[in-house]
This record gives sequence, C-alpha cells and structure tokens, in this order.
Amino acid sequence: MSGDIRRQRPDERIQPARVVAFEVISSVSHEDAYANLLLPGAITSAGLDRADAGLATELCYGTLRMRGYYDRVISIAAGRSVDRIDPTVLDILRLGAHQILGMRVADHAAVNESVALARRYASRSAVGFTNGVLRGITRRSPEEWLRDVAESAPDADERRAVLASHPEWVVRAFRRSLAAEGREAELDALLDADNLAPAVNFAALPGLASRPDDASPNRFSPVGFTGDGGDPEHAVTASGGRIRVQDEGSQLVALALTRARPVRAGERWLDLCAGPGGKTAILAAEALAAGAGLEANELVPARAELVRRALAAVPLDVPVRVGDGTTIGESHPGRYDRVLLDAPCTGLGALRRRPEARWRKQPRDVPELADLQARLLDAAIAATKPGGLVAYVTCSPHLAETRAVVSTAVRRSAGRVTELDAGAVLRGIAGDDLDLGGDDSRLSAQLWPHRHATDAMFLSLLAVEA
Ligand SMILES: C[S@@+](CC[C@H](N)C(=O)[O-])C[C@H]1O[C@@H](n2cnc3c(N)ncnc32)[C@H](O)[C@@H]1O
Repeated sequence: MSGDIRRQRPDERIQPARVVAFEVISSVSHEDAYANLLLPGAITSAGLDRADAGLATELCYGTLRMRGYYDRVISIAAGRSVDRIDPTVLDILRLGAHQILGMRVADHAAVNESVALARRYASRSAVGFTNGVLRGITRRSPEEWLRDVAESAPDADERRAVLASHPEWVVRAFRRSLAAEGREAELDALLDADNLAPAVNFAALPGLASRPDDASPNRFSPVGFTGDGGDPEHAVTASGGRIRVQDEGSQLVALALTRARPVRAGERWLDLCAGPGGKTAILAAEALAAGAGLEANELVPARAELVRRALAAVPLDVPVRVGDGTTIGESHPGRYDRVLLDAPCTGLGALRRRPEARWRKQPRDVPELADLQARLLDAAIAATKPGGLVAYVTCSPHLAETRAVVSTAVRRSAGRVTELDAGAVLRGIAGDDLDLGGDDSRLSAQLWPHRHATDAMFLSLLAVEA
C-alpha cells in the first residue's frame, strides 16, 4: 500500500538526464523537432553536468536510432501493434527498452524510472501498462529478443531492416547502391555503422589553421582531425572559427573541386547551395590561398546568414546571395570557373548524425528531390565557363539522387559535359588506400560510413567543354 502511495506522488524524482531525453524524444515524435538541434539547449537549460549530458545524449540518440527495433520488441511484449499504444506512452516504452536492451542500465532502474515518467507525463492507466510491458522485456535476454524479433519477420528483407532498425525501403536503396559498385556484401556493415555515433570530427581551414599537436589526423582528409573528447564548441570558438566541426567526407568533396586541377589566379568560384556554409568555408580558405574569388548562393535566408557566419573566419570578401539556384544559369550564364553543387537531398548518407532522419524520409521524397537536383545541376553547368568544372555532391548514396542525376545531365548536355575520374582526384587528395569499390567503369565516387568512417557522400566531377 505504501508503495502505491509513493508511486502516486506527482513530483517523484526522475533522473534529470532521463527527463531531458524523454522531452526531446517527445518533441521529435510530436513536433517534428530535430534532436541534434534541440538536445544541446535542453541539456543546458537542465544544467546537466558533463556525465549527465553524455547520458542524456545516449538515451536520446540511441532510442531514436533503434526505434524500429524497439517498436517490434514492444509490440511483442505488449501483445499489440505499436499503432495501438498511446504515443506518449510509446515514447516512454522506447526509452525504457533502449536502457534495458541497448545500455547497461540495471533493469529495476530502467523500469522504475520509466514508470515514474509515465506517472508524470501520461495517464493513470499508463503506469501499470508501462510497468507490465517493460517487465516483460526484462524477462528475456537481449540475445533472446534478437532471436524473437528475427523470427517475427516474414522475409529476409524485413528481418534485416527491423534488426538494424532501418526502414525497408532505405535498406533496399543502400543494397542497390552497394551492388552498383560490386559491394552488396557490405550491406550489414553499413547498417551497423549507421547505428554508431560518429566521433566528433574537425577541419582546420587550409592555410588559416592547423591541426593541434595532440589531435589525431584523419585517415583521408589532409585538413581533418578528431578531437580529444573535449567540448567541440570550445575548440571552434578558441580558434576564431578557423577550426570547424565537419565530417571528413564533406572536407574531401570540397577539396576535390579546388584541387582537381591547378587553380589560375583570378578564377571565379560559386557555391550554389551553400547553407549552412561548412563547405563554403573550405572553398573560401582554398580560394584565398590560390588567388581565386568565391561567391555563395542559398535559397533560405536564415541559412544564408549561417553561411555569412561560417565565412567570418576567412579574410576574403565572399558575396552571399539569397536566391533559387535553379535560375543561376539564366542570371549568370558561363560566369564561373568552378561550381560546387552540394544539392539538397534525402540525407540518407548522414543517418549516424541525425538519429530520427531515417523515420522522417519517405520513398516519395526521392523523385521530388531528384527533379530538383537535376534542375540545379543543369543550372550549375549553364553557369560554368567553357573549360570549367562542376562538382555534384550529395549526402545520400541513393542511386536516383546520385548516378542517375549525373548521367541524365551528361546525356542532356549533348557532349558539352564529360565526367572526370572523381575517384582518382579523391585518391590524389586522400591517398591510394581510399577504397572506392570494384566497379572500374564508374567515374563518380561514393564514400561510406562503414568503409571510410565518413558520411556517405557522393561526388561527381563534370568538365564543361572548352
Ligand atoms: C546539402 S545542403 C548544403 C550543405 C552545405 N554545402 C554545407 O556543407 O554546409 C543543401 C542546401 O541547399 C539549399 N537549397 C535547397 N533548394 C535550393 C535551391 N533551389 N537553390 C539554392 N539552394 C537551395 C538548402 O536550403 C540547403 O541549405
């Protein structure tokens, strides 16, 4: 009885890291929030120390990433589809399941704190339900759950998707992309890599900063390094923005445009879809060193402002225009020597970083984006001088956004554009052990989280006929 009374206290103490994680997960589920944008502020507002901030991050990111798997576990333990569970209770159960199956949290702590969350955030009836479902989950070991979830899938594709917590259509798209380079056997390694938090990676803007002595150099990017686990914001601020947080793959594709061939002083470069400006900063540093000029364009004014901020560290005057990149070919025909088109895309190559992204994207997004990518690429080519160079980049390995867009543009150009060997350019920057798969007929390059520890960046380099 006294236990019941204690359970009914409305302000029962819940570890603050769990409250932060739950509230962010809930905003992601119900308000379309982005965990990577929301979580840092939530951690600060709650005054979490470093250890608790790490715990909140693991609770939040791990739960969101493995949601597909945990939903199957929950539906088996609850004996009903997750569609028939109150959405707030479902988020509490997902968070509890992650602690029981994905972290080393003691079962009783995971269950008790989840029950307390249910008491605070859900209905009275949800308390017993939460307790029952989570206790049911604790009765089988993580290995037994893997087996039972695998057995619950009707076919091999669904089994792989649910065990690796990816939507099935994404798994199929990854398989096709890996198969296109003769590496279908790497599919499970790729899915596993998507479920691991990437190390914080930095770029030292070339010519303006250098890697700190105690930092580990990147394997492939000559300007990249990983930190010592300290506060990344501090490293960025202390360098005046000349050191930036940036994925190694993003660094490599930006450098591919600037280093594919020697730069003539006075060249004009354009970053067509620049927001928030990570690659613009690299291009600007390279332009400064080589005596080239750079302009940037971005559709969304707030993101154009981020580009301006990213450029503050580089002593080069870079005009940032707010506009629709699909019109650049008409407004600035044949103006630029080099154009970076880092196209808006599904972002399926950055699932490690954006834990909820895999559940947000839908197959119907792909043709819509591919159409925009094709129009942007036509515009980028039209804005490039004869003899100039275009880098087409996506942070997605989906073939409809990568090779299909490029081959259509090359075909449509009727001989005006030819593809360069992007792999050779990347190996010139990154070294010969950059393994780009086994398809020798392909001129584009695809980086992968499991093989290169980068986001899955795609690069095609297009030369415009002189
Ligand atoms: C993949 S992001 C670019 C990332 C950036 N290069 C970086 O490294 O920080 C694509 C950008 O294209 C912008 N965008 C979308 N549609 C556009 C359009 N029609 N014209 C110009 N920019 C567009 C998006 O707002 C987004 O900021």
